Amino acid sequence: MNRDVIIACDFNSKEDLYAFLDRFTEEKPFLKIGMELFYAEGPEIVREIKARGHKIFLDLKLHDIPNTVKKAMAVLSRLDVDMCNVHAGGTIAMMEAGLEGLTRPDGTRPLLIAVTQLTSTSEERMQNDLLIDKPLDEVVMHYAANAKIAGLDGVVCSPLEAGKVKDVCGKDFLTVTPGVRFADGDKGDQVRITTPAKAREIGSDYIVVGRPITQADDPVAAYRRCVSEFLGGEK
Ligand SMILES: O=C(O)c1cc(=O)[nH]c(=O)n1[C@@H]1O[C@H](COP(=O)(O)O)[C@@H](O)[C@H]1O
Repeated sequence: MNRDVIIACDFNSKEDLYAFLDRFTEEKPFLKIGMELFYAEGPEIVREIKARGHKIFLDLKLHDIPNTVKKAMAVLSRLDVDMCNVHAGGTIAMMEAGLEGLTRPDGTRPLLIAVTQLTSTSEERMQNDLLIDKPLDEVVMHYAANAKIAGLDGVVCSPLEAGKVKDVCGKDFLTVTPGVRFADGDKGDQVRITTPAKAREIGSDYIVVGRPITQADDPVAAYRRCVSEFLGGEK
């Protein structure tokens, strides 16, 4: 298992993306391509970034009927990405269908993980808006257990929940955790957050960090700060 920092490349054009990436002359960070960039530039952007030698988490958070998710995943499996995701809220059957679609004829596939509850969701909003009348932690653990039953490799959750997910699903079940902020940073729309150092302590495998790096005056320095807090001497 390789712990790492994944940069969320939430840009709306490839010009902005490349202006950002060109600053990294020494490192080849693991990158997350999400809806904004994918919808703006299409699958070609994934091929281009892969050709530059980056690992890619393609974050499209599929959530639909099982057949549609399966077919969409089959198309995404043609892209050489390292990780993809679905919403666990789509049910075990949907996650199983996604996994089936993602698996290539030769048996290989990217990692598949499931979003539990978004890190921007508070317990209060989950209970009042979504009418899920349970403690948020319990919902995250239940969704993680469902993802494991469906055969997925792990979940997206808050770093605050990573240790408990490991207790429930086993230490090899991946925890990919956005909702990361420096101690002196701005929370933005995130709710269930902690620092890279604390994420390391709790046991996240991957932290996903966007604005604290992409909006920093010196993004490379911010990335290095994340890496050093999260990985210590590991990288
Ligand atoms: O699946 C995700 O990546 C994701 C799940 C989640 O629960 N919360 C969450 O913030 N994300 C993504 O992680 C990134 C976090 O970005 P920042 O808040 O800018 O650090 C964004 O690209 C989100 O789309």
